[in-house]
Amino acid sequence: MAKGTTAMEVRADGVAVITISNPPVNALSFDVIASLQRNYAEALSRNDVKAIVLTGAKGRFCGGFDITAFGKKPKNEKPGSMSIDFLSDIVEDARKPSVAAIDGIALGGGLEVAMVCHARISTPSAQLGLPELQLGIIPGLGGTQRLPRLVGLQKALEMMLTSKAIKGREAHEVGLVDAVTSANELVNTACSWALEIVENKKPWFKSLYRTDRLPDLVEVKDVLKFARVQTKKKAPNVQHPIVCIDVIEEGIVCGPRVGLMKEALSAKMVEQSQTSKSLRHFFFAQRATSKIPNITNIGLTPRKIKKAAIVGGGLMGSGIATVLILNNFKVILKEINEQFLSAGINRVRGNLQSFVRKGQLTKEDCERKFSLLSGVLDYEQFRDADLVVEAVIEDILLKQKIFSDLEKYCHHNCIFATNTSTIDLNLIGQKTGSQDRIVGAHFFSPAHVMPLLEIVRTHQTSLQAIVDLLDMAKKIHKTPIVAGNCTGFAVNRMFFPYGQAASFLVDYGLDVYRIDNVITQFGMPMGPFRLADLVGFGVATATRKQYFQSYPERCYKSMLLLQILLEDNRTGESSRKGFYVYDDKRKASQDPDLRKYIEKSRNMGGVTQDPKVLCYILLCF
Ligand SMILES: C[C@H](O)CC(=O)SCCNC(=O)CCNC(=O)[C@H](O)C(C)(C)COP(=O)(O)OP(=O)(O)OC[C@H]1O[C@@H](n2cnc3c(N)ncnc32)[C@H](O)[C@@H]1OP(=O)(O)O
Repeated sequence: MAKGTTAMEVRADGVAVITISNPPVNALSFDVIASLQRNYAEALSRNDVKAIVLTGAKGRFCGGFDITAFGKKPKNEKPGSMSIDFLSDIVEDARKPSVAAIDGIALGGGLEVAMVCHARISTPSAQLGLPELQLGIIPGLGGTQRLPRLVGLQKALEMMLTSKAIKGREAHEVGLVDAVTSANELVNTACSWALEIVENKKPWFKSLYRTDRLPDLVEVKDVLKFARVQTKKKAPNVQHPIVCIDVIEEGIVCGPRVGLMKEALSAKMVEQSQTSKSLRHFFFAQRATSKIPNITNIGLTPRKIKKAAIVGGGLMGSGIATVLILNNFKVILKEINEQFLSAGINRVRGNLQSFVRKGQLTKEDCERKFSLLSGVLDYEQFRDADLVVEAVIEDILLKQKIFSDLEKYCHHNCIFATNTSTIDLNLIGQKTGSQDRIVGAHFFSPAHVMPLLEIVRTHQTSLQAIVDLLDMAKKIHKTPIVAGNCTGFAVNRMFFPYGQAASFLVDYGLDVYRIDNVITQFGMPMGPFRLADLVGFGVATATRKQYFQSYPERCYKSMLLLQILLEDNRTGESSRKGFYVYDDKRKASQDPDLRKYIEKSRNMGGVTQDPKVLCYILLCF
């Protein structure tokens, strides 16, 4: 059966409207490409066709090349057959103009095809971008050559290297689209535009040959040099972003046709890399997490969450409040006194302001989102909340009391979620008659930044509550994973042995900072000790206690270092002293004093350093 197609309709005014149709995102499958080529051959040969408009079915232009088809291209396919022979030589060089009518998405190959057109009209909310790098590949249908020529080198680099899409209105401001209009007017506007090109009333641009937005060669070299340095700093172990920069450079220095050929050859090369295979696996794995047999396929419809309440305005609670209001949920934040409440609310404000500083939120939007938050000191306003997330300290008795109180105030369908990272959910709900609506919603710090959300289910949690939380996760742009109610759930279950291994290495003679350094060089954002500081030793010791109780035979017993540091009030970044010391701006520095704590921990643990073990470890490092 064909995987998608295109349909062509020739209108009375002489415009052939070609519509890409391959649900759900109108991806460019081999069948779609073949059909597109047939439609173009017909449109270009028919006398009654003056111009072509390319669009996508059901409000989505095109989500790019079909990611499931990578590695399945015919082995003897000539490099550049699609990007040069078809898109450049047939579509862009045609004697009939093409205009792209973009609604919804124009991503990857979708945007590349649109850039081949002689003009682009989009809706204000359409998302346009080249996100190929996040799949471990580079744009392969001319994107590396045309995007810099349309939006300038700096903006093109930013869009490709971050893989972030921009909205229609911004695309218009930067020159990627020629006009913005409503979805209802889109195709008609594009048809009129195309006819005006034919009548010479509008310019007939070929993006590939434009040079007016490119800087001079000296500046090009400087900009690309800076981009290479930044890229290597950010992701030292991946090659494809550098390959992408090289390809862009080739096109600017040697001309766009040479650039297209280098792009075709390089795209094929990086596509075969292990990085790309892994990142493509990751793309589908991320989507598979919200498809859970016997939960999401049994016809349950998620209930609407209009108002959420959070108990506890600490680091986690304020982060969770931030992510909810950022995604337009009404939120009430409860604390136990005015002082804690205003600290929590200020933290939320600070989080929002950091988005404003980074240019990800306007000041007006920041104020609008902030107005969705209200602070309270009692449960009165919880009566119409559809979801409560408890985010207080890891104290079983306190959590039990909170959930008993919630039962008295909240309506019967309200979901009771806990952000616990360690405590058995059955214990948390033990004092309630609401075990069916108790569920884990374990966010990761900082909750408004980290993409993961662990949804923890007990044997009693209703499937409806899980479906509701999965839906909320999608709405707040988190990747949900559903885990069972066991020690460490899923993430800490994997993470704890990693921390243990780090402690083991320190006991056997390795330097804390060297371990962190090796791990960051490997590509992790921070090492295990810097991370322990960030999370705080309170959480780390609570997790450790749980592990020792649940799996004594699997634990490395020594690990006294944390305890010794805690006894000296070194609790991590929050107290400005942990494995590192921190200045006012939370900048971490190594602390020579740490050595004495390590010595003490080794002595107390009775660790005898076996030279053979030490030698083996050092060789591994
Ligand atoms: C030659 C070129 O240079 C190379 C390329 O074009 S590579 C492809 C570049 N395009 C991309 O990276 C876009 C990837 N897709 C996305 O970012 C998002 O899916 C989207 C923004 C398009 C839509 O998001 P959203 O509405 O939340 O739906 P989402 O759940 O992600 O996707 C819907 C379905 O479409 C599939 N899908 C999305 N993009 C796809 C693509 N390009 N190819 C194949 N399948 C795709 C998803 O796997 C998912 O399938 P499922 O329902 O079976 O799980």
